[in-house]
Amino acid sequence: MTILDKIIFDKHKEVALKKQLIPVKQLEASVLFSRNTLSVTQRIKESDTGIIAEYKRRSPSKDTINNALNVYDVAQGYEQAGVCAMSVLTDGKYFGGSLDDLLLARANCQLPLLRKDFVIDPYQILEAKAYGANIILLIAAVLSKDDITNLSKFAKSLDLEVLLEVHNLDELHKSIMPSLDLIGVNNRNLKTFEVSLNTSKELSTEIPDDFVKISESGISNIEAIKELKTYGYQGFLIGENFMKTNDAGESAATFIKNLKS
Ligand SMILES: O=C(O)c1ccccc1NCC(=O)[C@H](O)[C@H](O)COP(=O)(O)O
Repeated sequence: MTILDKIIFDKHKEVALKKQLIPVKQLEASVLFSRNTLSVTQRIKESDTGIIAEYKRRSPSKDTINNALNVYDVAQGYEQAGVCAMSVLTDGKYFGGSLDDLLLARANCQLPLLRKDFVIDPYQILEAKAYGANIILLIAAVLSKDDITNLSKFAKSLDLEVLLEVHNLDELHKSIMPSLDLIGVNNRNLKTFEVSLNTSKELSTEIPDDFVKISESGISNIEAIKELKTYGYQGFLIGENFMKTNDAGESAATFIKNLKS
């Protein structure tokens, strides 16, 4: 069993339990459910840097990255730094995150927010909306084509954008459909944790131009971004590089300043 298999096994149990604890009607009645949406696609298209900065306490590949930074300071810091969007990991068991992190980020910044989790059920998309997200992640490695179709259409019906994540050509080919907004290539193999920016480079020509291209994971310097831009990438998801510092917002600000200069 890979770590990804374990995460998905646990996620099914978690979602079943949560459905019993918080009914759909309660999610739909939340104040944030009817708010206006913010578009990550638009922000990235208008931006010359395209940074999506992540709040990530720990991960299966790195264990603890940083438990000392609170999410509202980081949200404000990222916004001041000029990132396009913020990604908030909401998985508890493997990443130390929660939906409350999403809620606190929503309360403390005007950035579009990505609910970063392992979405396998429409219920999690309702949660994403109720807790302040503007965009959800679907991971092709753990979903069938029918799952991707149904979950992405459901997200769009709630005015949420969809970032589809792939790691190889098979995942990409089975997933391309009009109900997606952005396609992210994860440079980290989620089964082995091996990281290589070549994954983004190799898949770049296979992603149709209708989608905004995002390169995810393992990005730690501006040279990598400058190179990935030449492969057509407009967005860059960065977590650990900012979160491992004492001040993630300041780290993102310096990074963006250097990228612009
Ligand atoms: O980061 C992990 O170890 C991981 C393990 C299993 C599934 C997902 C995982 N990460 C999620 C991500 O995609 C990253 O948090 C995100 O792309 C940022 O990556 P990085 O900049 O390398 O922190």
